[in-house]
Amino acid sequence: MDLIELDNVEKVFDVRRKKGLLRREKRQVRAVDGISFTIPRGEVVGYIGPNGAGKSTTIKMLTGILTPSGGRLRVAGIDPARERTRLASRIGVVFGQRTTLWWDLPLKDSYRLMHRMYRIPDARFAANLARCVELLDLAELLDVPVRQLSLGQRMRGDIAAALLHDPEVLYLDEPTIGLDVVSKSKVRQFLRDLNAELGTTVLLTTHDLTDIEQLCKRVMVIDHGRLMYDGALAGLHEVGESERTLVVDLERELPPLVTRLARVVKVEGPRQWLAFPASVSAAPLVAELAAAYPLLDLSVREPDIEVVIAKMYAGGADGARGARLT
Ligand SMILES: Nc1ncnc2c1ncn2[C@@H]1O[C@H](COP(=O)(O)OP(=O)(O)OP(=O)(O)O)[C@@H](O)[C@H]1O
Repeated sequence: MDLIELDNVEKVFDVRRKKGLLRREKRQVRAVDGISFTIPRGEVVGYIGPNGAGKSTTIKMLTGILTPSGGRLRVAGIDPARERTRLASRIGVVFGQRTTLWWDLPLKDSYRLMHRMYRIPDARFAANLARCVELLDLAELLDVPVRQLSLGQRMRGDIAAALLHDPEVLYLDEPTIGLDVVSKSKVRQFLRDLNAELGTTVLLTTHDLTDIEQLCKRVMVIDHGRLMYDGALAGLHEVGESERTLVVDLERELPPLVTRLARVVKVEGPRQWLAFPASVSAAPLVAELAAAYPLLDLSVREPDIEVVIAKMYAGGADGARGARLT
């Protein structure tokens, strides 16, 4: 059964803007504009899009913080806006830019409060806390007040807090924002293990595409409140009309190589970079070059996902052509 179901969900905000000294202009912002998707139990899905695309608004509707203006939305069969308290025991939420921990209390006191708030059975709480402390490296931090934690430490503390009550689904809004490389990698490893061992469903919003590449097989792209792509991460390359790069090392410096199968995009001494469509095989190109030029070595580079996504955002709705949409 699908754990998360959205059918034509909309969220419209009424905004008032000052216009002149006394006049205020009323305007409507369609933050989410008719989105439909389903997420089965156990999946890790990336939810990406440019600033203001509607990602946080979607997550807030999925937690029940915001009520949709239209459409149908269910999480574990529950209507989040109507039964927010009942849903709270089934979901975990981490907002990277805010903490759910008590600022002045040591980390462990925040966890004790959650133990009581969520009425978590004692044995369950102890087991979950022990697991998070071990896997997220929290032992040294439990007695430290939250305000004294670094961003990376606090984020790990927040992720543990979201998991103490065994949620079926975890929403992560920018969980690696501002973290250093080591902390990012710890958080990603933890999420991978969580999904593999406990089957927790994860919906992940991020601007860091490495998060997506390392965690998600499926990705959804939203722009201007609309779903532009929903499918395999690999499929994005086709939608983005992206290119692979053949890097060739020649025996000596030569003018840009001539072939109809690719175009030379960079020359540096005896090394040349040739771009060709990601959807075609490199074999004929390699064969042609090997027959015509003195090659020493070669390698093929996959398209850079950052470039693919940037193209897609820039293309607006047109960028969605060919995308698999649910
Ligand atoms: N409470 C609100 N009142 C009015 N407009 C809002 C409100 N919350 C969000 N918006 C608007 O809705 C749109 C979508 O915002 P949202 O925060 O969902 O985007 P986002 O994809 O999460 O962006 P970011 O990547 O910058 O966090 C934006 O135009 C934003 O200004």
